[in-house]
Amino acid sequence: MSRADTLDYRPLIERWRDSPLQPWAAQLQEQIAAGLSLQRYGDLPRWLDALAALPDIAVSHRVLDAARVGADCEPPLPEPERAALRDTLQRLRPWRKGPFELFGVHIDTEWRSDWKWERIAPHLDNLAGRRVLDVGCGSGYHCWRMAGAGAAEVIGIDPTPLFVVQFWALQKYLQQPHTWVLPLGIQHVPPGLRAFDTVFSMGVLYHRRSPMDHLAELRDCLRPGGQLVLETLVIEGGPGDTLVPEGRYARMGNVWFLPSVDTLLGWLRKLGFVDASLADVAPTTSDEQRATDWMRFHSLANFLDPDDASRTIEGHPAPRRAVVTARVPGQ
Ligand SMILES: Nc1ncnc2c1ncn2[C@@H]1O[C@H](C[S@+](CC[C@H]([NH3+])C(=O)[O-])CC(=O)[O-])[C@@H](O)[C@H]1O
Repeated sequence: MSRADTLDYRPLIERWRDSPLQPWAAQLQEQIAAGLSLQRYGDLPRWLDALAALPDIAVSHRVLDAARVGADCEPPLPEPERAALRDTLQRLRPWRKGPFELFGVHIDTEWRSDWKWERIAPHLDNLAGRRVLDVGCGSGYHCWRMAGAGAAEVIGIDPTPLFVVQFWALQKYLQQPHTWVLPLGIQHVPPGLRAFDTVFSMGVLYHRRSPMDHLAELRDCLRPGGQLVLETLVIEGGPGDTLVPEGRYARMGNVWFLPSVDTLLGWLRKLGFVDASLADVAPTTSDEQRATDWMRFHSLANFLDPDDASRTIEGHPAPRRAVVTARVPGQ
């Protein structure tokens, strides 16, 4: 048994037996082994060691809401143990999506992902009792918020193994048996599942070389009547306007299509979505995305033109993100 097997997905595979997700369950063990391959991901043993070094703590209280996502114990953790927990969690840097609060340790992530959740939350179908998919979920910050909003099953997928290990570090204490993060990309989801009530794709579309294929894949994950919640970088402009940066965009190498909001809504309608509408559009600020003690690399402020914050360092329009929602027709 390799150490990656300590991330135990068997209860999920068992749960999906004889469900609409059975076709996925049948491939999952193999996909997970590839997504957590020790040969492929040389840093994985180091992260798994950090995970194994996390102390067992009896949790007295868990919170998954706007105030915080985290866990407490009673009596509070003494300072030396808190410092040790902090050091172990720091071995899983960089922490990008959060924040989290574990026994007095504040994981101050690069992103205030809670701000994004506040923007999308008013536009969501009631999540109570729903089965939801979060594509490109990172450490799973929004997955925990979906669980906190009452979702019956939350499946996050992300192909970056560090984020998956971060999820397991949190899961050790948050203990939400129906919340999972799988080490997979959207391309690994079997086509045509039509099994999820709500599908989220946030911060992923611009990383996909074919945005129409990405939207079609998301559509085919949804049951008839299900809701898509899509968040992506957009440009200002009208129908048909799209930026395809030739080189990097805000120092990111794998950025493909940045549509205007009208273009994006048109793409959704063309693919058969109904009720496509804009929920929110806002520039990304360096209060929301910034370097911290938990993510010590460069962040947004370093990716903008130092003389003109409305431009990226490459001269493109600065990041602006839209949230749109749409629905698959039917019941
Ligand atoms: N093919 C793929 N399939 C699925 N995920 C992918 C793929 N390729 C990369 N990713 C993952 O998509 C995530 C994009 S971040 C958004 C996080 C969260 N949703 C957020 O909205 O805060 C972008 C941002 O910073 O906004 C990363 O975690 C990648 O590993």
